Amino acid sequence: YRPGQALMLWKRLYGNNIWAHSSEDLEGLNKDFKNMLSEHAEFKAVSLKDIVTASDGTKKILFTLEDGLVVETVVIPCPSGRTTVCVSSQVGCAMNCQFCYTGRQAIIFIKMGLRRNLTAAEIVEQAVFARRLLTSEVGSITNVVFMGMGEPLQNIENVLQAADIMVDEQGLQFSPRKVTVSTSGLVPQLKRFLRESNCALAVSLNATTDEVRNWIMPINRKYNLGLLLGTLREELSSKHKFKVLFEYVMLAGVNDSIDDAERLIHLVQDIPCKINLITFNPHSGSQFKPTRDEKMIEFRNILAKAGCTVLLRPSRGDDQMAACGQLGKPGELGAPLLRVPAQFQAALEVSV
Ligand SMILES: C[S@@+](CC[C@H](N)C(=O)[O-])C[C@H]1O[C@@H](n2cnc3c(N)ncnc32)[C@H](O)[C@@H]1O
Ligand code: SF4
Repeated sequence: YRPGQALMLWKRLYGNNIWAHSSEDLEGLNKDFKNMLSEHAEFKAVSLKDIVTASDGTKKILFTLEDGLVVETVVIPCPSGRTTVCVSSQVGCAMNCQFCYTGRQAIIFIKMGLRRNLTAAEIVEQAVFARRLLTSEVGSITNVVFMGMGEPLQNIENVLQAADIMVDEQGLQFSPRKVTVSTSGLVPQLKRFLRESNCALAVSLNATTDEVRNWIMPINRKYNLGLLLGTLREELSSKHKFKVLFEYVMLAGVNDSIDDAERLIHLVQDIPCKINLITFNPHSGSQFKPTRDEKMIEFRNILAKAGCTVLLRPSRGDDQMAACGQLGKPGELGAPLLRVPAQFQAALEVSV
């Protein structure tokens, strides 16, 4: 097709807020181009199933995919004027992180094989749909984070393509610094991401020792802290523009001690980074408890005093299961809990 036609199509669909369900909706385009589109283009990658709004204004949007599976997207407005859309990259997640609702559902998907990766179109459509549907209500979408259901880097091909479309001048036109892909730490894919994408990277760290990380994020048994952080140290030094964002979900009695704060300072030394301390969002069947606010502030202060850029990120949308780690279909919990190391059994009140 000719580039002029593609641009015209883009302007019609996105510039004018047109929701095209088939090539018949595209009046004014030449016949050959319409025919080509009918053959090659996906017109409706996702369909709206439901929207629920939490008391803080966070919206969880449920989409049905063509094969009947459901994914969730979250739109988070902030009083500062920033509105973030959190997109899913997979149906379910195979990583089985112990504190994550999506991960707890994972065993069902592992048994059946991971349900599936989302296509680039299904990922981009979540952001387009959110923008089209919610801009009038929540202000324009300013940021995209790949922090919904799934491990984005396990679906790297489609995620790279989706992120490219989001930042392309003829795509969604987000600045690359406003599009963040978050990973639990798949090291080879992380290297590829840093080399091939100009978008920002977030790494879910969540522990300061291999023992704890092996337990709460089993991916650490394959790519441990030393390997993960060593890779970031090497790859971020010259090639990538933005600081990496470390996410650290605070779990009472598990990863929130003063020793953890001191180890964290040491671990991230020499890595250009920011740290987000995240309030744990509880969900049914979860064995963890959130760290108390005073303790989070104390932890934050230790990091800040050592010169780290650190932010406390309160929970958003949690009364509608729209918060981080709460996405997934209720009633499908099934992943087995991994063995709790002996020294944490009291903190979790686990009966031995
Ligand atoms: C749901 S994950 C999706 C992106 C990717 N799979 C990852 O782990 O980075 C996004 C973030 O949510 C965090 N998270 C998971 N479960 C959580 C929970 N119950 N409460 C708070 N944050 C949680 C993860 O640590 C991660 O930083
Ligand atoms: S935290 Fe991320 S990687 Fe871990 S189970 Fe949840 S979605 Fe998957």
